[in-house]
Amino acid sequence: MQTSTAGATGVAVTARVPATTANLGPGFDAFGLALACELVVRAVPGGDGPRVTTRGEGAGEVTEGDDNLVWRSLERLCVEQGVEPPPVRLEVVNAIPLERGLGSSSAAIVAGLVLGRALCDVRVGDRQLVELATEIEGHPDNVAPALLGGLVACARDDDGSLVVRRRNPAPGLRPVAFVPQARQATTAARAVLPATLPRAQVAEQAARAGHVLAGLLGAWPVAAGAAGDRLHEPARLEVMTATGAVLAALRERGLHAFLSGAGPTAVCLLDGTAGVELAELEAIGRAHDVTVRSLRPDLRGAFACADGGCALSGVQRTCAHCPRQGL
Ligand SMILES: Nc1ncnc2c1ncn2[C@@H]1O[C@H](COP(=O)(O)OP(=O)(O)O)[C@@H](O)[C@H]1O
Ligand SMILES: N[C@@H](CCOP(=O)(O)O)C(=O)O
Repeated sequence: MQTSTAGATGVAVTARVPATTANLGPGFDAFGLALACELVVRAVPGGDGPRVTTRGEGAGEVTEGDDNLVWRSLERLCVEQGVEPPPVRLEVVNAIPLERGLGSSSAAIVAGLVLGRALCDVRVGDRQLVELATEIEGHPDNVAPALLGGLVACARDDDGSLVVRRRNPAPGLRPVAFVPQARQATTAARAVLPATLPRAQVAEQAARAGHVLAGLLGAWPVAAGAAGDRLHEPARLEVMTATGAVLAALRERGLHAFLSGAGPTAVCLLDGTAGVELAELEAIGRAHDVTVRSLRPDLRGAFACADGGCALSGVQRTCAHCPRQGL
């Protein structure tokens, strides 16, 4: 087995990965948007102490050993590439709240993968990383925007391979998240989903998905009344009643609002046409006892830069440590 270069050269590498909001209404397991709220992981060569230390969200909660999700994902890339895992410790600073539907697990997975790619100096393109991250996470719609930034739509080709398309969302699109204290693990929120749907609902869902995706790309304004989901929200909101009330209030105001990922966070996307002020949204948040976070889309995606790498690395994506492949 080839030995990784990172520990040998003693270079620290820092990965930055955005949060995500997945589904975006009727795009279950298909659409996702990266959000400017980061998980930062610094891989430091050698040293004693725990494999992973975490500050911020998840501190004192996520594991510090080799079973930590960031480390497991890094190791998984090494196994796939036939290289030894690098002798590093991981220092995590996390701003993404766990189990709220804002992609904390996808960010952890993507951080491990981009760190592995940089530390082991292996040639793995983004397409392969999205496939691998999807295998670990179980669905592509949050790992793909976490890696690529922007607005991402994913589908399966007839041959089973992933088709991933990424664009910047319409200029001025502004996500506002309504984050409850209550948590909901994604695995549990997937367990309540219906196994089948009536044909009329499937047809409606497909029509709405097309409407919403084109709208978010700037082709036309999204009509809030034609942007709701028929596949996952009805079942999930039965167990997340507080989020259901937030969504109802936002939709009553004419906004495109949805369950973010598996919930329980609700997100609305402002496109400048609704004439709504943040103060009004904050009032809705206060009325329902949830924290309102006005966010921006992240357009950069994940990157991993070695200390002393070129000044542009991770910004222009010209650095050998963050190779990009056309998708
Ligand atoms: N920074 C992190 N480090 C290690 N594990 C993490 C981290 N972030 C998330 N996780 C793992 O992922 C789980 C949350 O994933 P999930 O239930 O899919 O919710 P989310 O919607 O936040 O992704 C956490 O309980 C934890 O096990
Ligand atoms: N399509 C998935 C998205 C889960 O995203 P997360 O951020 O909640 O992990 C689903 O709806 O289950």
